[in-house]
Amino acid sequence: ISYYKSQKSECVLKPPSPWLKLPLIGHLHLLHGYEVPYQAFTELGRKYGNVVGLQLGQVKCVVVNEQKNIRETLVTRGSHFDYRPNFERYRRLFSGNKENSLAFCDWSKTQKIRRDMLKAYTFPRAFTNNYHSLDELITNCTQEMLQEFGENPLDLKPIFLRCCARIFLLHFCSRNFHMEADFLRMINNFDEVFFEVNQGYAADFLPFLMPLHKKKMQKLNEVTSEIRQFINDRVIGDKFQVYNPDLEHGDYLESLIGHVKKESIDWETALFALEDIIGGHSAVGNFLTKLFGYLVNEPEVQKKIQDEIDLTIGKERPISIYDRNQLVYIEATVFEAIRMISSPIVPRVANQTSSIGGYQIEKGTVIFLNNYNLSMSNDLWENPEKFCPERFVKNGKLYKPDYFLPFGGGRRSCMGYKLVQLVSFGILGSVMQNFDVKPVKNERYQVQAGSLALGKDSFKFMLEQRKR
Ligand code: HEM
Repeated sequence: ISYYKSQKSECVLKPPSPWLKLPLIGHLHLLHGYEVPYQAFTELGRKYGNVVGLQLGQVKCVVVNEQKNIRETLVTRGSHFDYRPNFERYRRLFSGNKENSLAFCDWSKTQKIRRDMLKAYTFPRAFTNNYHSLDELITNCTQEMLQEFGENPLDLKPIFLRCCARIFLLHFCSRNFHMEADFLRMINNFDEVFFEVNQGYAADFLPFLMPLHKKKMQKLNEVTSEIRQFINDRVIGDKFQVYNPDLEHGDYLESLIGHVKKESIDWETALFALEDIIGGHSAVGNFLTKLFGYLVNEPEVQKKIQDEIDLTIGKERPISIYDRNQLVYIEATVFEAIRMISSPIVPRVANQTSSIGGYQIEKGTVIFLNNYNLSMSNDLWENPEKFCPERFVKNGKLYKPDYFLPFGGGRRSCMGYKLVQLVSFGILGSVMQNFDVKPVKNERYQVQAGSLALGKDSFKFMLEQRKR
């Protein structure tokens, strides 16, 4: 394993290790055998230091550990590391061009326009029209969702996905769906894509293995075509034709159409930008299902959430996102589930030769940022394996330590983090206000960390109505 020292110092090379005799796969085998793949990065950091160079198949990579180095990569030198890996899989998912994707594209003028355009909708400020309407539709969709809860064990994942999809389609496109067959199919299709992009494949580093995934890629092709058809027919409809440039943009879809008409982006780019954001509902739905997978084993946490709600809001009126300041423990529970899941930061790529922690990083190197360690290290958290929302509360206020970076940072940071917080708050708060979450007999609630995505068959829960 080689270490790259900064330009000033000489290159320091460690003695070659036996695995260097495996030229084809390089160090890929080092990442196997861990419950969470990123645990391998922690182990490498422990053995070789905080910036470790690896050859993964055909790809030159660097693993970055520790907050100081991760911040340097994301923020201080963020403009040197704002590209994303160019994996065959990403290209195939986005019509042969990964630049169509909001999350997997390299930094560009178009990406800046796309991000700027999104801000008003993904980071709505309190007391603006966008925030008011989001508040209303989170409350309404969530209350309608609660009507579906009955006496029998419930598979919450499809219910959460549907609730989130309704919220996203109403918020971004002003389109209201309920139980229409093509809407339900769209949700499943997005969930399949979400699962896929959250997997790591050896074929990403060894492209000659891609033929092994031929069937899966064909299926994904069908799935993404169906999504496109739904978006064109049922979401956009005649909105492009009837768009009036003299009126203020109502929703994100209108804003995209406005940009296409002004020719600041093309129509294909706009369509992908729309699909990527609507697809964000899968992230929130999967996340909430995992959160409940923790909560079901934590009756004391449930009780604390309910006590906080009973004391401040009561049981008569529904919870609103304007209540967040008073319901700090709900926010802390959302943070705690995000911490425990520890999903990875999307890898970055160096767009120029630069350095991290004093080590030289060559242009084109793929950078893995080990935020798993930031979320789960014994040095940073007391009893990190325990689900304990209290760690995010200080003096009665929500407290977020600097080393908690689940949404990355800098110019490529997550565009959806506010929505994750707002929608999760609304759904978790409303369920807890009205129900206790209990385990189903013989169901095992083992939440897999290291990824937000859950398989199709997830957990069933009992929802017991709270007494009024
Ligand atoms: C719990 C749920 C989520 C988590 C943990 C999460 C986390 C992340 C992380 C770590 C990144 C990479 C940041 C970086 O490179 O610095 C990212 C990027 C991104 N996220 Fe999220 N995310 C979540 C949900 C969402 C949702 C709901 C949306 C959409 C509404 C969204 C939209 C995006 C976009 C567009 C990017 C790419 C930004 C860019 O590359 O410029 N995310 N997310």
